[in-house]
Order: sequence, then structure tokens, then C-alpha cells
Amino acid sequence: MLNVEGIDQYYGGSHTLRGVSLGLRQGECLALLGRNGVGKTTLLKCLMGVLPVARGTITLDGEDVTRLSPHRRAARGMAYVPQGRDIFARLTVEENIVMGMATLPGREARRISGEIYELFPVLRSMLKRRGGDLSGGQQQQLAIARALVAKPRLIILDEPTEGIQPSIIKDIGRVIEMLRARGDIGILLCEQYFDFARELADQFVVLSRGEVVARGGRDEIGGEDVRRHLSV
Ligand SMILES: Nc1ncnc2c1ncn2[C@@H]1O[C@H](COP(=O)(O)OP(=O)(O)OP(=O)(O)O)[C@@H](O)[C@H]1O
Repeated sequence: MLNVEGIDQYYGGSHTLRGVSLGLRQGECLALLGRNGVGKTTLLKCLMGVLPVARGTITLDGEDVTRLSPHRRAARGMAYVPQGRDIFARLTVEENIVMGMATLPGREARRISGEIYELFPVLRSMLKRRGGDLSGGQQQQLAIARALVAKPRLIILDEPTEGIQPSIIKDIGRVIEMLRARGDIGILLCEQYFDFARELADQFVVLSRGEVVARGGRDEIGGEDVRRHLSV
């Protein structure tokens, strides 16, 4: 469903992404791994159109989206949960979720589907609370919920476990598992922690200094090999 071919990106004179290619099938979870500063967030921003690419192509279900604006990509079913979550702090939980439905047509756009509460039971009791009053873990769940109500074909998660307590990390892992089991959505999970991604992903791509240095399926990729690229 998602095909990325030979992406190059520069910040001024610094060559941040070097010929990055990857592919993700519907119903699959792909883990993009790499330590701090190797270019993971930059790649995700290029995929969403927040940053332009110097070379390469991005196709979604066969359509070339490389030059489309971020909102056009969102309308085609690409959803992005940024690092830091970007919750609207002064809006309620409910209002934050409804914001995620802005691209949906008509009345459908006003109703929060029951699936959201199945995935995130904690949000149901917090609908009237302000986004800014939630804990980091709850905000992360809200950010994922807000992305899912747009009914994406592809969801891109940028380090969803960063700065979050272990019990909530488990909840987020469970949500990713449930989405994967649905089989109708591609999941691109960007992570620094291999142990979290290992249980969830079908495919692994490891970035180092803007380049893919290892890739493979769950049975092909060796833990030691990946950890070598992740340790400082
Ligand atoms: N706006 C910017 N202008 C110039 N350089 C940048 C900019 N944003 C990031 N960089 C640099 O590009 C490189 C890749 O950064 P990026 O944020 O993509 O890495 P990352 O792998 O996502 O790391 P992190 O886990 O910290 O988010 C880093 O060296 C970073 O300092």
C-alpha cells in the first residue's frame, strides 16, 4: 500500500536522508528503528508532505503522492501521530477527537465510533476534561484516537512510547496489536526501543545516519544486529 523509493532530503547543506526505500502492505506493521537524530522524524515528515523531498517517490495504493500537500495526503487516508503528540491543550478530549474527523463528510463527522472506546476505555470517562490536563500517556492515546477517527488506510506513529510509563506503554502496544489484527490498515511505527517494536511488527527497517542499514521480516532480522545500530 505504501511504497517509498530512493528518498533524499537535505537541511541546507546537510544530507539528512540518503536513498531511503521501504514498502508496507495493508494489514502489516512496519517498524522504523534508529537511535536519536538518524532521520526518523524527518522521513515521517517527508511521507506526510510536511517537508519536501529532493529526490525519490512516495506512492500510496499506486498513486504518486510525492508532491501532494499534507492535507491532500490526509484526505487520501494517511494519518500522522507526531512525536510530542500535539494535543490541543485548551480543547476537551471530545473536541480533540472531533477535530480528527474534520476531513470526513457530513453527519458521520459528528459521531465518535464505539471502536474508539474499545481501543481506549480511559478516554470515555475523560471526554469533558481538557486535553492539557491529561497525563502524557493519556495524551498519547488521545492523539492516536484523533488520528483513527479519520478512518485512515495508513497510520504513522512517531515514537509513541517516548516518555510514557510502562503500564500505558502496554496499553499502546495492545492498541497497535488490535489495529494490526483488523487487517485493513497499514501501521508505520517509528521507535528507538526494539523490544517494544519486536512483538508488534512484521517488518523492520533500521536507519543510521539517514541510510537504511538493515531490514527484514520478524524471522530474518537478528536482535543483536538491530541492537548494535540502536545502542549509543
Ligand atoms: N529543522 C531542522 N533543520 C536542520 N537540521 C535538522 C532539523 N530537524 C532535524 N535536523 C537534524 O537532522 C537530523 C535528523 O533528525 P530527526 O529529527 O529526523 O532524527 P530522529 O531520528 O527522528 O531523532 P529523534 O529520535 O530525536 O526524533 C539530526 O541531525 C537533526 O539534528
